Amino acid sequence: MAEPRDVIRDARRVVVKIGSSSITAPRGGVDLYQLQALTAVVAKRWLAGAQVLLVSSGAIAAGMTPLGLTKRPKDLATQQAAASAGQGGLVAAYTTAFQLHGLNTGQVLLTADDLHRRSHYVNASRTLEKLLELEIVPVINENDTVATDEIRFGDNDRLAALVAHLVDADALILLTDVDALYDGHPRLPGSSRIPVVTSMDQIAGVDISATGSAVGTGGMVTKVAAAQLATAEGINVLLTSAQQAAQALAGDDVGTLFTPTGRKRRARSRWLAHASNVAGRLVLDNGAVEAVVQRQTSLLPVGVTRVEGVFHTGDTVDLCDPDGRVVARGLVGYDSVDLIPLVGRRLDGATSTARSRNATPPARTVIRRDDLVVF
Ligand SMILES: Nc1ncnc2c1ncn2[C@@H]1O[C@H](COP(=O)(O)OP(=O)(O)O)[C@@H](O)[C@H]1O
Ligand SMILES: N[C@@H](CCC(=O)OP(=O)(O)O)C(=O)O
Repeated sequence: MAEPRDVIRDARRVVVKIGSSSITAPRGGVDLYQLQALTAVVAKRWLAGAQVLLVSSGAIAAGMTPLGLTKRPKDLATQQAAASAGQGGLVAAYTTAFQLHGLNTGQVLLTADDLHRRSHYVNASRTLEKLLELEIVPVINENDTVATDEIRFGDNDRLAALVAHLVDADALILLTDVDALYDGHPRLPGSSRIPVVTSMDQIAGVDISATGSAVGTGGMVTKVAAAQLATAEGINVLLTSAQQAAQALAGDDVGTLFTPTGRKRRARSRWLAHASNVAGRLVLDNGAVEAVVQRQTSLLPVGVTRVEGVFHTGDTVDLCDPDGRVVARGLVGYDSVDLIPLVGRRLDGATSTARSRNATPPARTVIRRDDLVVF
């Protein structure tokens, strides 16, 4: 069996995420020295034949300088203005830095909607594949200037995990201002590095609540959540500091490695399980849970006991067992208003309790087996 870190060293397609705190100064502005150091590491891997996508934060922090701010703005409108003023300079710095290594850069700004909507997701995937084929380094960020509070990712850790799904990456590297996940707050004496995480249960008791730098968002909580998302789809995740990026990519024993907890699914199932927006819930009886989860059959109206939320044909809905636990997710074949009268009804039009003949038209499949993912 390969040594755990060999999977990082040998990965052919890698998503590297860099946090604001690692490439910008605490009082704002791009830290060109750090940015160039990171670029050199990424370029080296490209020139060795791998494909590396960069998810870079830092637009808001970079934009603090032209806006005359010394603290990260708290309100959305100023954050958007700062991102608008900072993103151009950030990508210009990457473009210049990658050119020193003979590589071109392509800016990709994504909104949450680009990953929630299937057609947008497929489009984003096509764009990234083309950039990689043309050997252009994608530099990805959230499109902060148009994202509202309700729909934004907010932190780029989740965005990076979803990009890793989108491009079916072999590895995700999360670079931050701390060299690893620690079993207590890293500044507390006695806290020590956790080298490998093989299941999220292993770190259930670890305190990750402390927030980090003045310009970053989310702290360790969003990084662990991103690691959970990526490892569930068979992707290895390495969390370490930007200073240790070279060692991390070389497979040295640095940082915290999160090993896969699940197997890679088909691209469409990955999207359905993690990136699609859930519009409602269907509560199933025990027989339907068994059919969907164990036998992975299509869901019929007869097994549905309750419809929750307002949704339309083609929307994503969660399927719950009688205790309310989510057991699967799927693309629903009905509008909620049309499904409600069919709850508990057999395909021939009879109810599950009494095979009465009535005027309701025969019910069709609620979710086709190909449109289902089981958790
Ligand atoms: N258990 C822990 N182990 C390591 N770091 C932790 C832990 N709990 C909280 N943190 C904090 O998480 C911070 C990194 O998050 P953040 O500032 O959002 O970085 P970034 O800008 O790179 O996304 C670290 O500076 C660290 O203080
Ligand atoms: N899209 C934002 C990133 C938000 C953010 O601060 O993320 P991070 O530094 O990764 O915690 C930006 O470019 O400023």
